[in-house]
Amino acid sequence: MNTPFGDALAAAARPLVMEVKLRDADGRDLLGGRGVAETVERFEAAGAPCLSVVTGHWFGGTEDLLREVASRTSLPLLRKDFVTSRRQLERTRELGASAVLLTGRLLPAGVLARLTDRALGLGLTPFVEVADAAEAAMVARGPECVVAVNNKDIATRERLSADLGRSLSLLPAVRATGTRHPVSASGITGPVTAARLLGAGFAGLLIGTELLRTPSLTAWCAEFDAARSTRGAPR
Ligand SMILES: O=P(O)(O)OC[C@@H](O)[C@@H](O)c1c[nH]c2ccccc12
Repeated sequence: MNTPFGDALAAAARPLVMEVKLRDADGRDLLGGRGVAETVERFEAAGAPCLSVVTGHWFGGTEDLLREVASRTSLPLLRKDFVTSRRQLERTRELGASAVLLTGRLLPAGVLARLTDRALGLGLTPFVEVADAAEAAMVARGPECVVAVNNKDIATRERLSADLGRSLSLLPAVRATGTRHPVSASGITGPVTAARLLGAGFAGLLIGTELLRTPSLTAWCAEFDAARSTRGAPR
């Protein structure tokens, strides 16, 4: 099934889901004095095919943040939060998102399957995050989902360092879900590392902190493009 979020990612020259996140898990500001509007403009100028918006309160997010981003861009938006109910899915749609995070670590298999059905019924693309092979095996309707490996651990509120090796080792299990959009998410730093993950076979990356903090997003993207072409990485 085609979805605006998945299609935009698949068609992008730079398949990076750039994330609007106000604070890190320790409460430190991530926008660096830029407003939300400027952050969105900066991401659009860098060719982001779609954006992620963190509404989870751990990261300073709110529903209003999603509403504000939606009013400033027509790019497909992913809502990142700990969604566990149908009502939250309906709300996500009302707020203007095209995709919704469903977290494998939080949801029993039956609930994940029900929320996946419900999200698809509302026209939302499930962006299912998994952290091990058992969670990947729970993914329902994989061909209609984006399936992402979370390189960090939500059990520690994502405070510990990321394990990018987890992405590499779980890629076969993610592919086995049937998804057309295997993604690596969280803790990705450095344009060369990002290019390597795409070279290893990921169709997209979700990057927040690194792109919010880099002093020049233009320079970051130029290095990323150069690293991809040197590697002859498949697109
Ligand atoms: O800033 P990072 O390390 O690039 O990570 C982005 C994103 O994956 C992270 O914000 C995130 C991962 N899982 C979440 C669940 C809810 C809210 C946010 C998240």
